[in-house]
Amino acid sequence: MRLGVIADDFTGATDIASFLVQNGLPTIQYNGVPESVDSLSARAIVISLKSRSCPPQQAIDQSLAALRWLQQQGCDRFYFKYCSTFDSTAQGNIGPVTDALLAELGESQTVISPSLPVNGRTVYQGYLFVADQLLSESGMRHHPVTPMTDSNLVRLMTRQAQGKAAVINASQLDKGADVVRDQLATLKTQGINYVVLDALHEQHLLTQGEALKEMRLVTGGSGLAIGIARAWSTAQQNAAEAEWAGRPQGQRAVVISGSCSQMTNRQVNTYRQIAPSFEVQVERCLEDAASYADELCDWVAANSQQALAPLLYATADAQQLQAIQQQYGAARSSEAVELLFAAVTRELKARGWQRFIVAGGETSGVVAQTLGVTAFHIGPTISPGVPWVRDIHQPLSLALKSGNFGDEQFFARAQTEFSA
Ligand SMILES: Nc1ncnc2c1ncn2[C@@H]1O[C@H](COP(=O)(O)OP(=O)(O)OP(=O)(O)O)[C@@H](O)[C@H]1O
Ligand SMILES: O=C(O)[C@@H](O)C(=O)CO
Repeated sequence: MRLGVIADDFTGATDIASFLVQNGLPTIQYNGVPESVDSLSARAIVISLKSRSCPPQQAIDQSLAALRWLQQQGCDRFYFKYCSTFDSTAQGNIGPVTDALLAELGESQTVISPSLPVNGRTVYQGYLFVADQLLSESGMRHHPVTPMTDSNLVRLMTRQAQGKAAVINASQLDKGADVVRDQLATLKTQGINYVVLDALHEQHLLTQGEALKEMRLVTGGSGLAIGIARAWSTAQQNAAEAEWAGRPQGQRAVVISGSCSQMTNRQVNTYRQIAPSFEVQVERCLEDAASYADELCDWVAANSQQALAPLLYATADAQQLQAIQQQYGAARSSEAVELLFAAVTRELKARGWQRFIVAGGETSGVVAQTLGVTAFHIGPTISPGVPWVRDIHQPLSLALKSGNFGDEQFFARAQTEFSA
């Protein structure tokens, strides 16, 4: 069996790839649907898309293209990876993409499993929690693009998809994989298309993996990948070997932060105390992006002689972000920031920068796309779900962090604990 993963953003893709490798499945990741093939020995192939917040039809088209390519590579089981905080709107894209993938595979049922307990995401009675808060009471309610104001996964899913949803709860999961399999079969006869799975801890994910070994399409965050990989792999020793190819290399490093999540705000504040930092002004991104990007690169060059790499950040807290969005518009300001970071990345690469530490899923997508990174090895894990990765074709290493991932020291640890 070969697993094909379709991930709706870049950091989400490295997140799941990291868990697959750590749990024994050699994995290769591609940025977008590739034209060439070099994945022959991998047991899992991850394709990262940028389909989380684009128009639903675009997300469907991209996801189906990825599915068909993965089928051509011999994949026979599929995993639609979205955010552990279910980032989406009433229009999608989780629902429409899930429906399209099910239809293409000729299947009528899948699971919804965003839980990732190691990072504080759990599902109980079908409600998604972030640490000790309901999703809708967590910082995710202020997300710049996909604010999450409901926590009930049955409601969230049925609002954006065509079919029916139900829950298999934690007490059923406690009874083991056979009971879960039976429940799935019963729910199928009742016409239930999306089965929300509770998971409070890793054992629940292992039970899910065992129960879902044969399911053609599963959907979820990266936690379920722990269960699937363990259920599939026969030996753990592959993990250390697989990580070696992705260890960091390269001479010059920069930290780029475009995430406004609570955790990234904390990480930026911590790092600013110990390393050179520069706050990106949205107004300048809108006014004169090209000359502003040159200025920022000059600043990075002038501040690269220290032990820790310089930080460029657009990261703002909820209040600042609201003010910026009111002044310039949400879409306009976030696009301006992304274009600025693309210009900075292009210029730094030209000037010889080879190590990029990036915060934010969209921001990571922009940086990786600008660098022309299309395929890479998954390296050692910096924090759960965040590995160093190394381009297969160019001497470039990246650490791509989802908004809410990592601890407060993440930016420094990525450098000090993994010397190039
Ligand atoms: N100061 C700012 N003003 C307006 N928009 C901003 C600002 N800083 C960042 N942004 C935009 O907010 C968006 C943040 O999305 P991104 O995916 O990078 O981070 P995230 O949502 O926290 O991460 P993840 O998707 O991994 O959870 C980007 O489009 C970015 O350009
Ligand atoms: O699942 C998560 O939380 C992350 O992999 C992610 O997708 C954030 O962009």
